[in-house]
Amino acid sequence: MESVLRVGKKRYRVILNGIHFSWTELDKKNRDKKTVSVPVSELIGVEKGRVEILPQKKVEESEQHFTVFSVMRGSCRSSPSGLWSVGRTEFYCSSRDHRDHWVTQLKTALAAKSGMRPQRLLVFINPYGGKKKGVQIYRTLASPLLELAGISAHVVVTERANQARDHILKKELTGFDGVVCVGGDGMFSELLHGVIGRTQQEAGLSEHDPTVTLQPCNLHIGIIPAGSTDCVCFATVGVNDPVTSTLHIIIGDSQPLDVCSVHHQSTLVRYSVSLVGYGFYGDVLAESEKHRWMGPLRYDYSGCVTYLSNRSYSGTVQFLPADPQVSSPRDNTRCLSGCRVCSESTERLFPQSDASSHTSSYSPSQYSQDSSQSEGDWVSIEGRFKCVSLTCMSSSCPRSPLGLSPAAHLADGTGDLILVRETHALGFLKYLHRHTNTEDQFDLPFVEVHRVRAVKFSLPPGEEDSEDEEDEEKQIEGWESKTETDGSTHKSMSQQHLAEKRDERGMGDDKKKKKKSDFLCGLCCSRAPSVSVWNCDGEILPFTEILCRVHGQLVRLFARGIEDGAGSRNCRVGNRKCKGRCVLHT
Ligand SMILES: Nc1ncnc2c1ncn2[C@@H]1O[C@H](COP(=O)(O)OP(=O)(O)OP(=O)(O)O)[C@@H](O)[C@H]1O
Repeated sequence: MESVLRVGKKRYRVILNGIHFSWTELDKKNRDKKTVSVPVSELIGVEKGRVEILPQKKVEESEQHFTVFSVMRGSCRSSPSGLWSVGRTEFYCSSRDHRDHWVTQLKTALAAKSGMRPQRLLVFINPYGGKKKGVQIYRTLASPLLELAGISAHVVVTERANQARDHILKKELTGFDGVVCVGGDGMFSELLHGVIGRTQQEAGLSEHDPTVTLQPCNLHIGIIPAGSTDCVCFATVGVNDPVTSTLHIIIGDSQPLDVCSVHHQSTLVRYSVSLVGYGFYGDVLAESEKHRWMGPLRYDYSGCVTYLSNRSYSGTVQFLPADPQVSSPRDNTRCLSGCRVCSESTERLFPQSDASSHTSSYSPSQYSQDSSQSEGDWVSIEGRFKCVSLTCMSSSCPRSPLGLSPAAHLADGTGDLILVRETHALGFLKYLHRHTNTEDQFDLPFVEVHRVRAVKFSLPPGEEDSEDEEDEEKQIEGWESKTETDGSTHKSMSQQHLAEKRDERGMGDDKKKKKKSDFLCGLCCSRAPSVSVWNCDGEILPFTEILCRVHGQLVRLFARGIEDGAGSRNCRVGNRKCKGRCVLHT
């Protein structure tokens, strides 16, 4: 369809074809001037009249006007490039009929995209996340856009922790195309556990068995950032902005994501998408938990205290290397939107399915992951480490724009294992500081990085069950109270396992009276602890000896990865803390 319409006082040649909607300014001699072209896949909606949606809906009736809303990159020149806003253009037609014809044609073009977009969403809002503005963010920024795009949403404002996870695990979800959280990384983790757990239940698979190939999840997850830590959103979208995230949801973007399952003995402890870290990152989180009253500043404080304590820990790290022919953590690539390594991994991970549909826009379907890959040989490294980190993504965040492992991929079925061996405090400071600039943090003699499919960590013989049992019990109790559901009527398999473990040790009723120093004793303590804790996406794990396995493309987010130029330009904006993942300022 093609017509000459007016936008403001200027005349434009407006063209709609199956792929683009474009308008070209015409001069007095009908010669083309500037063109604006929007892919139909990035149109949000069309309304009759002169309509505004944000910051508030305003409708001015007009028989000859229609208003088109579309994705616009950046809201002004200085905007970071991953930031999307709502582009709004009012077109003026020669008659009402002409206007109605355009509106019908645009709506038809949009309807043709409906198979690629979600129609119905289940939205969970944490009213206490971040600055407690989740409800307001959803109502003022996200909801009007969903409504404009004709997406219906069932909204649950949570009343307790784990409500979203339990809802997804137990309630009827027929008809929903995706689940969305309005909150931070903790809320995302609830959705992640709910969606993965539900999918495995329905597939009749045990999540506890680390050798089982888990069923990839069809239900997409959306994150509207409203937490104090929104690292998963930042690492998958490039900015933490509720409007940008809502637009990715509306247009049905689909980003597969690797997930790491963390096991202790034969029990699943947690899933992680960003960091499983022992030593420094575990200590920072454990220390920060003691100072919650400080608010977000606690991460800076705890980072300094932990750094000054200059601890290192003994252990044995074993890992299954990934195929070095495919990619390497030091190949200087970056996993950006449309990443070639990730798309090729889709074909490797899901050889029987239509790989192209798996990498493009939202499209629910069934996949079975290739389990024929032989396990290969485990590599073992013993020593004393400042930190042992496993990350399934670059884990970039505003404070560390390139992240823990800049060349890590979101969806290649691998994780990067970073080993920082015992070193002097200044050496470690250099390592940490390099996360905040573009210097290579792996180019240091005490640092090594491996691309892996699985990792095991064990303590030196004799240290596993030594005198730290009481501390471990404390952590287990804390963890149980955090993960309990429905007022403790339902206990997860993991918790049952823990109870058995305590009973074996006789720690149930008969608590040990032995007086001990705190697990993290701080600067004043004369005896450094011999074990650290694991920081798993900002939660402390109650076990030291763990096995981690990376599950390629286990979940899908309404995102498209970082668009070229996004993320790295964002280093001075926004979020000031990353739960012990990045603790130093430039
Ligand atoms: N209504 C609720 N009451 C209490 N806790 C809740 C509620 N809803 C969700 N939660 C829990 O709050 C935790 C933190 O939420 P979220 O990640 O949204 O915010 P945050 O400000 O980034 O959190 P954090 O304190 O971890 O930095 C989550 O682990 C979630 O399980």
